Amino acid sequence: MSAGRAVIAFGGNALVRDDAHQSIPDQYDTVVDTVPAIVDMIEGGWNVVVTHGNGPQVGYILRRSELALGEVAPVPLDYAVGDTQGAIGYMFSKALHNELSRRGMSRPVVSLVTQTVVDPEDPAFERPTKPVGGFMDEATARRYERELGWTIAPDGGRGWRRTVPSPKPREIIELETIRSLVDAGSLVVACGGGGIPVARRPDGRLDGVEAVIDKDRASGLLAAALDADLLVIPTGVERVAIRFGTPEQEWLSELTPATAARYAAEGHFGEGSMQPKVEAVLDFLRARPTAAGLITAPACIAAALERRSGTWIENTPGNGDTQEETQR
Ligand SMILES: Nc1ncnc2c1ncn2[C@@H]1O[C@H](COP(=O)(O)OP(=O)(O)O)[C@@H](O)[C@H]1O
Ligand SMILES: NC(=O)OP(=O)(O)O
Repeated sequence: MSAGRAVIAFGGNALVRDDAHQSIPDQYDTVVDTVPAIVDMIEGGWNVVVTHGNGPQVGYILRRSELALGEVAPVPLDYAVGDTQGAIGYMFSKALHNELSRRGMSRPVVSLVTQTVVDPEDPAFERPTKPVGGFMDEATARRYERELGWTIAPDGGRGWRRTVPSPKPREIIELETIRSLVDAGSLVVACGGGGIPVARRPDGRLDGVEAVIDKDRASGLLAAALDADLLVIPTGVERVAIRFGTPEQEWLSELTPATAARYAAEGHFGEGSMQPKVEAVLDFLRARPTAAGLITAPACIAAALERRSGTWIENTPGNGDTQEETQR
């Protein structure tokens, strides 16, 4: 597709290669490996806005805070989200600055602390579904549930994780600031971890809310509000599959929103992993029917933009080619 405005939403899990690479320098190395794909898009004429997840990182902060209890005061969850925006935003700011300089390009890069409005009555507060922190075996997860009062759940066949409430994002407080920075030519990193959850009081004041917003949903909201042409969701797989993880697994190259919605309703996409990505793209396309959504691995973005990789979801698959296509 021809270049336009794109929101690229990197997953928090994508920054943690595996349990042996949880450290901050290891996460930074992953960001360094990731940013060439962003700068390639900028060189290709795209006007890019970057967002990122924080699921593993916000869970690590909560755990550090728990372990230090009695010695230092605990970190409330909304502040932990703010901490991840700072640390991951710093990783992207530094890595993007260095990659732009390496290519002889110059552009202001800004990572913006972003607040996202949620409804304090959102039913999500009754049922914590957002996986945070690292992966555990079931016995360890059950022990933390018993001893520390954690809520826990299996996460996509990859083990068990702690869960926290994840209300729907309603409004991005810093939207107009993001828009003006982007219009002025800055490369903006925003809505980290979906944004720091806040509730609006009747008098308009904001209160922090202890939750973690799904960054895919927040990125879809941002992409629609910025009139983006493309929402890219880089993650751990090159393509979305139906019957994922079974011998009948089928990788998808292109599908319409109607087909994607049908597969979602049939339960093909992992709850808390692939399902929110597909739903975020569908929400975005409802607001921007002529736009497109792309789900792929960070290393495959360039090939995907040439239609050689990734899963595209759009109303006119293949930019006019109405064939739906799957690959085994
Ligand atoms: N139907 C599916 N097709 C492809 N991957 C799926 C599917 N269902 C679940 N997944 C899993 O979801 C993962 C992406 O979710 P997750 O790791 O939570 O995202 P993030 O990169 O945003 O942290 C993939 O790497 C894959 O393991
Ligand atoms: N906040 C959020 O959705 O983070 P992940 O992408 O890391 O799950």
